Formats: sequence, C-alpha cells, structure tokens
Amino acid sequence: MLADVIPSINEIRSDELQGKTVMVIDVLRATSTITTALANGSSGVIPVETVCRAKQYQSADQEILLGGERFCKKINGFDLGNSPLEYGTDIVKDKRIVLTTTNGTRAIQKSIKGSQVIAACFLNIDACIQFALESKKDVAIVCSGTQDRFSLEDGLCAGLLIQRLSEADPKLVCNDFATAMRAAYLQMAEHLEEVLMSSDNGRRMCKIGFEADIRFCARLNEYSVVPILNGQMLTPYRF
Ligand SMILES: O=C(O)[C@H](CS(=O)(=O)O)OP(=O)(O)O
Ligand SMILES: [Mg+2]
Repeated sequence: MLADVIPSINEIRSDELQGKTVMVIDVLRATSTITTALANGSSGVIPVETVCRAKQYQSADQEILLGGERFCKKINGFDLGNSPLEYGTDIVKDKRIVLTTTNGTRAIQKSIKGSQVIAACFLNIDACIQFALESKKDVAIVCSGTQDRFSLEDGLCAGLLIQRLSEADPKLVCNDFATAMRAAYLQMAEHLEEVLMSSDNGRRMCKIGFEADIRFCARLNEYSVVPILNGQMLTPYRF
C-alpha cells in the first residue's frame, strides 16, 4: 500500500488523489466537529466554501442547521459555530448541517477527486484506519492546515495515521513528509494535549477562550464513526 501525506491545501494535486482513499484532517477544528456531529446523530454534514452558499441551502430547507466560523467565531445569523462541543445530541440528532470554515471545509471540497473522501481526526483515528484497510486502496492524507500553510496538529494526526497503517502493513510505502510526520508524532505522542495547546493554532484559540475545544480534539478514539463524502454530503459510516 502507498500512503502519502500532503502538508496543506496549497499542495493538493487533484490528479494524484484519483483512485485513492483520501483522508482529510483538520484537527482544530472542522473534521473534529464533523465527526462529533455525525457521532451524535446528525444525518449528514454538507461542507461548503462560502457563507452565501450555506445560506442558500437553508433558504431551500428551513430544517437545515448552519454551522461554521470566520476568524474562529460563529458567523452572524448561523445556528452553530465550529466548536465540536456545540454539536451535542440534543442539537444535532436527525438534523442535516451545512458547515463552512476557513480551512477544513475548503480542504474537503478540494479533495473531491479522491475515490473515497473521509474526514479524519484524533477522535476517530482507529475507525479511519479500519476504513482505509478495508478499502484496500492507496491512501492520500490531506492536512488542511491554516490559510494554505502547514499546521502542526494536522501533521501529528497524519503521523499517527501513518504509524497505524504501517503497523497493519509493514511494507507500507510513504512519501518523505509522511515519514517525517510519523517521527514527529512518535516523539510528541506522550504530551499530545500540551503540544496542541502550544501550537500556533492552539495558542490563538486559547487566547479567545477555546481551550476546552483543544483538549477535546486531542482525545483519541472517542468515536467509531467515519464521515464519508457521498455526493455533496458527509454521512456516517459506523463500525
Ligand atoms: O475555527 C477553527 O477551528 C478554524 C479557524 S482558523 O481558520 O484556524 O482561524 O477553522 P478550521 O477550518 O476548522 O481550521
Ligand atoms: Mg484548522
């Protein structure tokens, strides 16, 4: 099996995703939020790039919830922000959600050439591994990053995915960035929460009061659900 890690949205080459299982990571916070929403009973999350597009969905169907952020904050007129802690069962059960965020939902949109596109994070890491192994396809792991640049939290999650894939397949072949992220993860694994808190995004989010989000997003295997893109919508695949 081949498994490459792509450092940021900027470096996605659509033709290199074809035929692969594409795992899109945005630990802080889009893919953590999507995973939480589906684990808590949402029937689907539609990732869109713009606020305007999100509002069009709700105009057509008043039952849809709008979620997302700009500059980390809930968007005016939206039902929810981009904190996984807002997406509890009482709010999202049986609801469809349209989500727009600065990085993660864009990365998902840019990955649609993949044969199967799934949303990965620390919260659902083993379920994602099981999904990839059962798919028996080569893997591309997309780090959403921040504003087209690499983010450590996404790289470390990619490193853990590579570590788990190589445990399952000792002949796994990776690109150089994947090898580097695996080494980085192994070096920092014992202090994951602290590393996330002191990352660029972690420090920024702590300053504006999202410390609890970071601690939550650092948890491993909280859920066994894999968000999988079916047409426009991410729907839950459960193990
Ligand atoms: O709100 C978030 O978690 C971030 C905001 S920012 O772009 O890092 O300021 O968005 P995301 O798309 O989830 O990375
Ligand atoms: Mg992010």
